Amino acid sequence: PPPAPTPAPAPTPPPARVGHPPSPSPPLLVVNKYIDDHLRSLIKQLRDRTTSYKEKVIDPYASSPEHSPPISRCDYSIREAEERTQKEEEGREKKEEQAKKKKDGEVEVKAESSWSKVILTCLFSMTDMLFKPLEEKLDVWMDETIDPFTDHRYIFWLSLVTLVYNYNMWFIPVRLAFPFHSPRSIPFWTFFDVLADIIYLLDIMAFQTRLQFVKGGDIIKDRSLTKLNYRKSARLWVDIFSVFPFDLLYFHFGFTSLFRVNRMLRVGSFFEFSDRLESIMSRAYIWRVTRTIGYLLYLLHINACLYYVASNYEGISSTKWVYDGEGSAYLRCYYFAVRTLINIGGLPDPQTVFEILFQMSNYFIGVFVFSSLIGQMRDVIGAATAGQTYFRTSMDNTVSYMNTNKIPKLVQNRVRTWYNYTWASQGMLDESELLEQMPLVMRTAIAVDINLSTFQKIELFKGCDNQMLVDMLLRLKSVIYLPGDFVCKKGDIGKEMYIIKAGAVQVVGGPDNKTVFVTLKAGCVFGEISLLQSAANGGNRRTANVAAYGFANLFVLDKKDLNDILVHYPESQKILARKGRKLTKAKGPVPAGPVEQRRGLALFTEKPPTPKLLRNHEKNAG
Ligand SMILES: Nc1nc2c(ncn2[C@@H]2O[C@@H]3COP(=O)(O)O[C@H]3[C@H]2O)c(=O)[nH]1
Repeated sequence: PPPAPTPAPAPTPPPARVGHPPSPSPPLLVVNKYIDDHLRSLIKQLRDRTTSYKEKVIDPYASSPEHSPPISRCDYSIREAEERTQKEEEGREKKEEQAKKKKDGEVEVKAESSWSKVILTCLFSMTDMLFKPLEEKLDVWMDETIDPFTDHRYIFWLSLVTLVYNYNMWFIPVRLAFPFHSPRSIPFWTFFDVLADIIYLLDIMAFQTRLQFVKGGDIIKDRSLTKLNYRKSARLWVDIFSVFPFDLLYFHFGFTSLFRVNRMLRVGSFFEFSDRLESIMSRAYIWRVTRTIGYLLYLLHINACLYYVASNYEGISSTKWVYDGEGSAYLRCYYFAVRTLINIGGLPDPQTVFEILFQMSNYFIGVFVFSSLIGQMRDVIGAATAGQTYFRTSMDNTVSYMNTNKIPKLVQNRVRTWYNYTWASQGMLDESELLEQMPLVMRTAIAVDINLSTFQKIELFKGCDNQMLVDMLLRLKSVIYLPGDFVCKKGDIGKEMYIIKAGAVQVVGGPDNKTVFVTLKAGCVFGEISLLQSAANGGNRRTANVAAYGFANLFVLDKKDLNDILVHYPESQKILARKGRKLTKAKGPVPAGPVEQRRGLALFTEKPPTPKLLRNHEKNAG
């Protein structure tokens, strides 16, 4: 490039004064486009390098900046072409993103062109305008958006909507079939109908538009988006149709519940309520059984209505088969439905072809529907008692195995006792089986919630890293020992340590192990001495016998697991090693004779230190 003249220094803009708008910057002075571009790219490179070094200071493992080879002229044009393509690509991506946003409803609906959408937009803006005052009032006492899965207020509201749905489901057919509309009853029906419609409407306007939803893993909590999501969903149309006031036709055709049949379409709310209730109930099967019984009663209800309509069609009391007009019409018809649909029989035989056809279809429907409902009921009850069935099967199999192998009765009885106690105390045989299915974060949350506070109180772990305790919690196994069972025996190799979850154990010794040295209760640790000592000088041997006193529920921590954990916590490892040494010194092997009985963790306290003066004196004398 030709030698460029030295550029005159660009005039510096006067500093912007406080309270005054900054003056416009002077136009850029370009002396040589090539040099200018080159300088810019240099500045960019330097900036990138600074950012990368900054990152490296924060995170020492960040990758080092790569050094690019010197750029030749040819490379430069290649680089230019590459940059252009990259820019084009970025532009295309931006456009695609915008299109996606539009599609997702993040861009105003007015941008969409089709006629139906324009009409919809107008409709929605009109409703927005109409109901704005109401919405503003609702905003005062309602959250901006609702989490449909955990918000108990929403579940309570759903129960109200379900009640209304059931009112419609049960009363619309019965009012249609039986002569339940009289001048006296009509005002009551009207009152309840209007009340039901108000609840449906409130649900559409105040609740459905506020429901949070998940999109691409994100929980969308923005009110305008939750509203838009509901407006775009198929549910909106069902909901709107279900409150459409066909009732206005009463004025022309008279008062009949036929014009309210559309209210029965809101079955979605019922199933949503059912799902939410199941997820918050501790015994969900109770609801499932109730729901199945409800289906059964409803089918009988519909059949009773149909029987009355058939009797009315043929003429009340016109034959032996039809309803005879005596007593409560609904009760008599329901009784007929129960006897025919459940195939009990014993009713007058149908006479006419119509009656025979009606009765035959009743029997057929009865067989299919009832067998499937009974099957459903069996499944629900089977699922609720699956744990118990598993326990029974396991115990039966074990007993038959022991019988085949001629195991002594005493042992057999102990095994049975273990099964029964384990089932009674924890409602399952192996808790860990259940927890294993969950992701680690959930298991940690449960373990921390159940046991962390107990662990933090244990003297041995005081001063240890909290995260180490959490790691330990995740590796614990729960074991139950029967009364008198030896948990560990003196001289055995110690491969596990124990934390008492419930019950008690005793450190025993003397002739026949009858002397009790100490009783350890829930929250105490034992078996840690041999675990924390090295095998070099035989320190890994149990220093005492420990037996279960009553039923003892213990947490077991494996030596291997403990060592795996301690690798990551050197400080805690040092603390535990120090405590282990102290404990060995303090306890050592249990003496043969009885000693004064000390309780719980009192054993773990150190003896008072030798006064400093005496220690110095001993040192000097030595
Ligand atoms: N030796 C001894 N062990 C005790 C005493 N009290 C409780 N223990 C526990 O009994 C356990 C037996 O196995 P370990 O030696 O591994 O660890 C021992 C201690 O945790 C005691 O007074 N002396």
